[in-house]
Amino acid sequence: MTEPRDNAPDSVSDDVLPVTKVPRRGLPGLALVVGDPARADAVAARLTDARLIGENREYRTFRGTWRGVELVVSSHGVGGPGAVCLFAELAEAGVHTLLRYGTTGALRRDIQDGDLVIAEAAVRDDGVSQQLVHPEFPAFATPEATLALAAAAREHGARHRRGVVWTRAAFSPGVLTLPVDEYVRAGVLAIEMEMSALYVFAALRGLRAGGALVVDGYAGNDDVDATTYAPHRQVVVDAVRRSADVVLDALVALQENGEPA
Ligand SMILES: O=P(O)(O)O[C@H]1O[C@H](CO)[C@@H](O)[C@H]1O
Ligand SMILES: O=c1cc[nH]c(=O)[nH]1
Repeated sequence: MTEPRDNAPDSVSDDVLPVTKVPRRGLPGLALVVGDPARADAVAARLTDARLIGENREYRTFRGTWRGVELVVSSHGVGGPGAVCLFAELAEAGVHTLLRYGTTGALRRDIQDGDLVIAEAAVRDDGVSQQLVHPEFPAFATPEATLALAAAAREHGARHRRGVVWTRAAFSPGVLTLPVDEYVRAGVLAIEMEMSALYVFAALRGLRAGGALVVDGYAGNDDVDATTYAPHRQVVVDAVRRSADVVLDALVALQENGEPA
């Protein structure tokens, strides 16, 4: 006979959630989420009284204050499935509004390196949301979040576009032909890896969500340019540093809307 496993929580692990090690409850309602843990550090450094409140795997989470408003900054790593683990634990701990601040490859030549793409909606090729709800269900940003991001971008003089992005689970190409031309013809602006997972997750949980992405190169070629990916060029690094304030300001503006209806 198999012995029963002792999964009884001890007093320390019971206080934190298991994947991200964020406190189990009591987080502020607003969160800025990024892929790269180093970007979470850099955004947190802009806050007043930032403190690390959770660290595990690719997840680094801070709590601090921006323009007098308490918020959370977290990293979710690369890819939708892992990102949803963060979104779920943040929501469990009290977060109701999430803005993703990421990077993206432009699918159009008229979108320049360092520009911001504000994701109004996303193509659901994320590899995880199909396991949450039927694929016909749309992945859409909360309109107030999109408007707050666009207003903050205007205030900061940040060049930006609003539109649909393609969220895709595979970063590198395999043997399949990708529908790049079709999506470009359909008006999709850029490609990245987590937006649609956030939007579907948020819709299913009644959360608010939005996203602004810094363009790190052109990715409109057949293999969505995994081979020429170069996100560490100065033009991208400078834009990522500059535009963090856009997203922080948008998040704080959303606080005035209260909790999601
Ligand atoms: O810069 P981040 O936020 O990680 O976003 C993009 O960069 C990573 C690599 O492509 C993916 O996570 C993608 O979505
Ligand atoms: O998925 C991604 C993210 C950033 N830049 C790209 O080219 N692709």
